[in-house]
Amino acid sequence: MDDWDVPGYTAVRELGAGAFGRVVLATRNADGRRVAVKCLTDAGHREEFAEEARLLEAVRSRHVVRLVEYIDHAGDVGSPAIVMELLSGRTLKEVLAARGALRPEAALMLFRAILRGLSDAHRAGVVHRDCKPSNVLIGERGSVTLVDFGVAGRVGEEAASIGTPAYMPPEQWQGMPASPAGDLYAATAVLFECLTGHRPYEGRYLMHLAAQHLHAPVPDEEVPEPLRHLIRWGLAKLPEDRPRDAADFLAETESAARRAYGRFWERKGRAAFADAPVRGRLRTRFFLNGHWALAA
Ligand SMILES: Nc1ncnc2c1ncn2[C@@H]1O[C@H](COP(=O)(O)OP(=O)(O)OP(=O)(O)O)[C@@H](O)[C@H]1O
Repeated sequence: MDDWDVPGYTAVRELGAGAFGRVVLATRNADGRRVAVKCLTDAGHREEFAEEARLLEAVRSRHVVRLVEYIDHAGDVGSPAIVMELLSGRTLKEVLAARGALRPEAALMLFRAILRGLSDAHRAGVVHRDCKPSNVLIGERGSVTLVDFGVAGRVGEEAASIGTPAYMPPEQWQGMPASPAGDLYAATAVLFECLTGHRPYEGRYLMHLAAQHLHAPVPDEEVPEPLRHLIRWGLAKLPEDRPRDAADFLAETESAARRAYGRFWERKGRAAFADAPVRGRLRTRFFLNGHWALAA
């Protein structure tokens, strides 16, 4: 990689690129540890980038990517870099593109993990503000991890009206302060997409999409009947009509899953989505053409 200049790390290959940076798989020269390094490519966003690292550091969760270190001045160019634990697997966006809608138990497993990650972030006073399938990484062993705190903020902080339009809650469109309820809305939009294979609102133009998020009825009839109340609750237009917090939502999600799919819903979800000890026997898994499969 020609323009690589992060001291102490050697670039291997690019993992992804975003609006203001790119993420590179690298090895730490001291011990060969493989990490993901997010480099800032737009020097104008230096302060936001440093804040992203601070917010990431504040959150401790098995469902949120861990910060390894923040490098303030990388090499001659002096651009900063966020060094993170390396996650393997695929983004939920890639999984949905390859498989379409997931079976409900698998969608609920994912949703539960996302809510756990958000709950841990909220407890640390951090709101993600960009929960979407491309920011959810699914590991080879079925781990679920939230990445990209690029537009995250502190609870109650004044926040610009930025994020990803297809998942943005009404109050984020209106530039209201960052709140945990906004993350619950975005996470519910992700659950909706996992259950149906498409987003809750599909407006072609930004203004049309904004109007749908602000005023259109929640399309709950498109999901299985026993889960409709979760969609209505999470996608409520007013933050105060949504679950009180992620923990509340988690509790109702688990009981809805049990009522609808039985005591062993998790087992069915895991078997559909990743490897799982099925009927007491451990099976090996493999990932082929975007599908998880179990080897006998
Ligand atoms: N810790 C990680 N381990 C492995 N891959 C990662 C990691 N973090 C990010 N990625 C990959 O890099 C991509 C971009 O990461 P991220 O969303 O943080 O960057 P970004 O520049 O903010 O992108 P965007 O503007 O699209 O949101 C992710 O979708 C994912 O595929």
